[in-house]
Amino acid sequence: NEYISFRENHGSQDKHWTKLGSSFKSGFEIGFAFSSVSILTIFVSYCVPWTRLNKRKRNKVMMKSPLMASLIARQDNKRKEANMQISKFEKLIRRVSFEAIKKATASFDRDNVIGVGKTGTTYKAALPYDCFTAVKRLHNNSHSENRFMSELMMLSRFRHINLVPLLGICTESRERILVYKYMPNGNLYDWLHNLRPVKGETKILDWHIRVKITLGIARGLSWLHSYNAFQIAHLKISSSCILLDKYFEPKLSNFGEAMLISCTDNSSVNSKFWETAFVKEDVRGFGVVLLELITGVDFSNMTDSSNSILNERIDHLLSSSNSYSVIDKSLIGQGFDAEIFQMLKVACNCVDSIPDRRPTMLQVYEDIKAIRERCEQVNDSDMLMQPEVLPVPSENSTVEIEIAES
Ligand SMILES: Nc1ncnc2c1ncn2[C@@H]1O[C@H](COP(=O)(O)OP(=O)(O)OP(=O)(O)O)[C@@H](O)[C@H]1O
Repeated sequence: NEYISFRENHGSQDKHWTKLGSSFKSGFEIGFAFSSVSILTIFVSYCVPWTRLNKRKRNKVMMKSPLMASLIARQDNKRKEANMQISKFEKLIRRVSFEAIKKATASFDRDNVIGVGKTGTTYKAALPYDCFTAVKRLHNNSHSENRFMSELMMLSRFRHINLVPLLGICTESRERILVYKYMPNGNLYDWLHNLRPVKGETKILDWHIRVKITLGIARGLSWLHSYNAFQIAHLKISSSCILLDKYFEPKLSNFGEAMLISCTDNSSVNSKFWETAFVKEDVRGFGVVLLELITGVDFSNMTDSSNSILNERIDHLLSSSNSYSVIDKSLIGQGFDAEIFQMLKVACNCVDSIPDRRPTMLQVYEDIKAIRERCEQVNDSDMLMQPEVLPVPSENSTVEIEIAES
């Protein structure tokens, strides 16, 4: 009995100790968690600002280090050199104040963005001296600086109906801004690939407009290639760098990679090399745009460094047994099929894989004009024979899809 009562006493004591142990354990856990959170809070509120401050101090020391100082000095020198270069064009181009541009774009408001490129962002702006302008604010890096200088060199000196007019520049502080005339019909790429809905519906460019655009690009390029004292190669011809004014007159833009040679200076570049490597590259670019205008195919994602994917796609397209299957469906059966096939032939010559076999832009321009005149004559005589046929609008006529400049 004594043994039993001893066991019972001990059993209740054991239970008591176990209970005490577990409540101590949970109390310890809560206490530990609470103190950890407090320590962490203290660390964040006190130590992080200190580390930031130290980092700032370190940066200040770095700024004062000779290496950093020489880098800054070199950058400043480069900027001074660039500013000296820019001042050479002072007489040719108007300077616009940063304040005026800021006001015209509502402080570079997102709603005014009309294009975002690798070198900067383009905004629509209403500057006082021109109805509307497009201002390209470039990023602050060497690539953008090169683009700025190239656009300035080309577009301040050379003016032509088929080049986008550069109206002004802004170089205040570290800003590099180009001010162009605003082109209300945007770029050709968006028109050809239905990215320009007008009042909710997409509009298609008819054949007359496409011919007008083709002629304008050919005129602009042949002018650049055979300008008297200089020759310019654009080197980036594509449908996205062709802007359209309110009458769909095409304007070449994006001269960031253009090259210029002086024809009076014989030693500058070997003329044969210049012709093959640069000028004929523009002819090829024009050929691709013409193919895009005729077929409606988007070739922009097919360009690799060697152009091999694009070449393959073009070869495949042109080897099609059914020629009609190649043509943009919206153009077939409108009475221009013969003209479209003649234009297709011109495009094929321009994209010849051997640069020397490609025609010059002047030849292309003459060919397109001749095709146009021949077809207009045929259409005119058709009209005399069949008075019920609607007259063909002339090349300069404005069309219904013209959009107000606002
Ligand atoms: N003068 C202009 N008028 C109307 N729209 C313009 C004008 N300039 C540019 N844009 C619009 O902005 C777009 C972008 O133009 P941008 O010159 O920045 O070409 P990008 O090739 O995108 O430039 P990046 O060389 O920086 O990549 C154009 O495709 C066009 O839609």
